[in-house]
Amino acid sequence: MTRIAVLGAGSWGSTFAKVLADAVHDGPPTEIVMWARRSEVAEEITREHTNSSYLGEIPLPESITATDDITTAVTDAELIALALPAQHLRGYLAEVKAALAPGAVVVSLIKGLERGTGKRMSEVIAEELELPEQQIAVVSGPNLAMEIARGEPTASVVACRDEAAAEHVAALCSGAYFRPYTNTDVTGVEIAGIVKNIIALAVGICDGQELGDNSKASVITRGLAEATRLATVLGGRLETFSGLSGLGDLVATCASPLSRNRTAGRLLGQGLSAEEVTTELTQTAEGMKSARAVLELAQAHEVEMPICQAVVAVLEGKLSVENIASLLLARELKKEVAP
Ligand SMILES: NC(=O)C1=CN([C@@H]2O[C@H](COP(=O)(O)OP(=O)(O)OC[C@H]3O[C@@H](n4cnc5c(N)ncnc54)[C@H](O)[C@@H]3O)[C@@H](O)[C@H]2O)C=CC1
Ligand SMILES: O=C(CO)COP(=O)(O)O
Repeated sequence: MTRIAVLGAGSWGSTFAKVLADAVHDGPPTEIVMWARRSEVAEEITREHTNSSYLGEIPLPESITATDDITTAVTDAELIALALPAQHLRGYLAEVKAALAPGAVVVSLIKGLERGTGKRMSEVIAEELELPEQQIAVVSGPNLAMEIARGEPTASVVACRDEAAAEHVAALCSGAYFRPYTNTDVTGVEIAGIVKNIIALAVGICDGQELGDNSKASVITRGLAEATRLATVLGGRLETFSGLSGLGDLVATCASPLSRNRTAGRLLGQGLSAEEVTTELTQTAEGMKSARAVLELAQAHEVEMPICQAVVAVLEGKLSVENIASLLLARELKKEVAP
């Protein structure tokens, strides 16, 4: 029996646990143990096979159980998938480290950048767990949790610097409605997932301002250029951005009413403050917290990210949403593609 731990029983952790349980592979059957912060959520998953706070009535496979104890979840697991909010991940990793089996692979499902350090989650994991790069992977792509939980087909990317490890993780999550591709560009895949949340905030602001599809397509396309510029300066690959974790996720998130980041942006665009939006949302909208960290990382590397900069100014109450479009349009004219 292969034992897999999923830490975080929110919408993506619960859905990815279902993906793992429904995966079709030649290896031994899989036992999935989730860690939930709240004991009542753990009990509901184990006894009722649902997680009604996040996934409504959608049934979870019986091979999934849950606990509110991290050590119990992680002990003997050969794969540990992390689906916690980015700003809180580091605080849980000492407990993970103490229970981690030798050789276990740790997979980040998280699309956020740590404030204060500017670190990607794979870097936070490497630092705290002291793992080599072949034991750290990332899953990212056009993966709106609710659609996948309903069994609607999607593709995704498993990124690991070690191709064989990426293939191993991909085999464990591949199934009838989830098709993972592998990539060794961990930096590019992570930056794509982080920045698309901020671009989705900007697209949501357009929605809130009742701007049309030309405006949103312009933001999406120039947003992709911003994400690509940052990633390539950090060592990521250009081609990743025309792939599933780049363009694919950006399109899915910016187009979908299911996206929490786009929803948060719409509320900002309607005039709510960042604090009011946070109170209104019950789930994680990573872009709200990561935007400032992304801007600081970009500035440290002299990368221009005007859309991200404008979103940060809105979030920090320094720019009114009515002025965001005129600010972006008044910038100095440029070549579309950098020489
Ligand atoms: N929901 C989605 O469609 C997708 C989400 N992701 C990413 O997965 C990560 C997790 O997101 P979701 O599961 O959607 O979020 P969520 O808000 O639905 O769930 C977050 C989970 O983390 C738990 N948690 C543990 N410690 C916490 C703390 N200190 N503060 C707040 N919550 C804490 C919550 O109890 C909850 O179970 C994010 O980085 C997100 O960008 C990635 C792909 C798809
Ligand atoms: O990452 C996601 C889809 O790939 C989910 O987006 P939101 O976090 O905006 O809901």
